[in-house]
Amino acid sequence: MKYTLEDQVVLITGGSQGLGKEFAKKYYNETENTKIIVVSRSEAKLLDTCNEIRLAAHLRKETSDEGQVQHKLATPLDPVQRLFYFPCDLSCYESVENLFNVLRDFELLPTQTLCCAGGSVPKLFRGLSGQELNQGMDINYKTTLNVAHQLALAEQTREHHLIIFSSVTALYPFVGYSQYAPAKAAIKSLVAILRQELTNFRVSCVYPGNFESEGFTLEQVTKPKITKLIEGPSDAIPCKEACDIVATSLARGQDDVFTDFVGWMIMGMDLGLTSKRSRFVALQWIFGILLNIVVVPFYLVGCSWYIRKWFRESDSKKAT
Ligand SMILES: NC(=O)C1=CN([C@@H]2O[C@H](COP(=O)(O)OP(=O)(O)OC[C@H]3O[C@@H](n4cnc5c(N)ncnc54)[C@H](OP(=O)(O)O)[C@@H]3O)[C@@H](O)[C@H]2O)C=CC1
Ligand SMILES: CCCCCCCCCCCCCCCC(=O)[C@@H](N)CO
Repeated sequence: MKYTLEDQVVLITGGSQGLGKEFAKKYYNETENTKIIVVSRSEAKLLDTCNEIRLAAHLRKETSDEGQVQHKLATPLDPVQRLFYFPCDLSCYESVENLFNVLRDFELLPTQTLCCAGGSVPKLFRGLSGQELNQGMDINYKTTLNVAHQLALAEQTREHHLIIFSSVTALYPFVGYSQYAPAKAAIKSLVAILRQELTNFRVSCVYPGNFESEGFTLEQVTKPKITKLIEGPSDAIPCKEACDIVATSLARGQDDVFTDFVGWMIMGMDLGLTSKRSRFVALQWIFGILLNIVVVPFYLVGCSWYIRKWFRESDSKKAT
C-alpha cells in the first residue's frame, strides 16, 4: 500500500497543534482533492488551526477569501470544503464511537489515519501526581488504542494506512519519563500485534526524537536536568522538518520510522521478535549488534553511575 497525499480522506488525531497540525497543513497545501479531519479535545484550538491553514493557503494563492467557512463536522456540511474538525476526547471510548458514527454519517470514513495525539509530563516518579500518571496512559496509549479499534471495526476489508506515533523513549526508557515512556512502549507492542491481525491495514509506527512543538516547549518546564542531559544527543528539530522526514520515509515504504540518527541507531539496538521495516535495515541491524556488544554495556554502567551520582548530589543539596 503506497503512501500518497492525494485523493485521501485523512483523519489526524492531535491535529490542533504540533506535528498533527503540520501534517494537516501538508495535506491541505500539497493536494487538491484530499479531505482532512483534525480531532482533539479543544474546539477553540481546532477552529483556529483550520482557519489559519485555510487563510494561509488563500493568501498564497492571492485569491480573496470567501470569509468564514463551516469547518466543524456538522449539518449542513459544505461538500466543497476539504478541511474539517471534530472535538473529541479520544481517551474516552464512547466519544470515539460517536466520532466514527459522525464520520460514517458524512461518508468521511478515513483511508489514512495519523494518531498524533500524545504528550508527556517529564518529572521524577515521586514528583508526579496520580492524575498526571493516569493521564500519561490516557493521552499516549488509550487515544491510539480507541481509534485503532474503531478503525479495525469500521474497515474490515478496505485498505487502510494507520500511522501511529510512539517515541524513541519506547526503545530506550530513562529517568524522568515514567509518566510517558511505558505508554509509548505499549504502543510499540500494540503495533506488532495489529500488523499480524489487521491484514487489510498498513500499520506504520513512528519513533520521533525531539522536535519543536507546543508540547515540547511545555514539557521543558518540568523536565529534570538529568533527563535533558541523557536526551541531549537528540537535538529538537523544527516540527515541519519532522513532518517532512516522516512523510518521505512513509513514501519510501518504511514502516518503522525515525526522525534522527539517534533514533535510527537506538532502533537498531532494539533486537527481539519484532521485525523492523526501517531505512538501511540490514546496516541498522549489524550496527545494532556491534553496539550491543561493544558499547552498550559500558554506556549502561556509565549512565547508571552518572544517574546515581546526580541523585546523591540532589539529595545533599536538599539536605543543606
Ligand atoms: N515533540 C517531541 O519532541 C516528541 C513528540 N512525540 C510524539 O509525537 C506526537 C505529536 O507530538 P507533538 O506535536 O509534540 O504534540 P503536542 O503535545 O504539541 O500536541 C498534542 C496533541 O494531542 C491532542 N490531545 C492530547 N490529549 C488528547 C485527547 N485525550 N484526545 C484528543 N486529542 C488529544 C492535543 O490537543 P488538545 O489539547 O486540544 O486535546 C494536541 O493537539 C505525540 O504523540 C508525542 O508523544 C514523540 C517524540 C518526541
Ligand atoms: C550506544 C548507546 C547510545 C545511547 C544514546 C542515548 C541518547 C538518548 C536520546 C533519547 C532521545 C529521546 C527523544 C524522545 C523524547 C520524547 O519523546 C519527548 N520529547 C516527549 O515528547
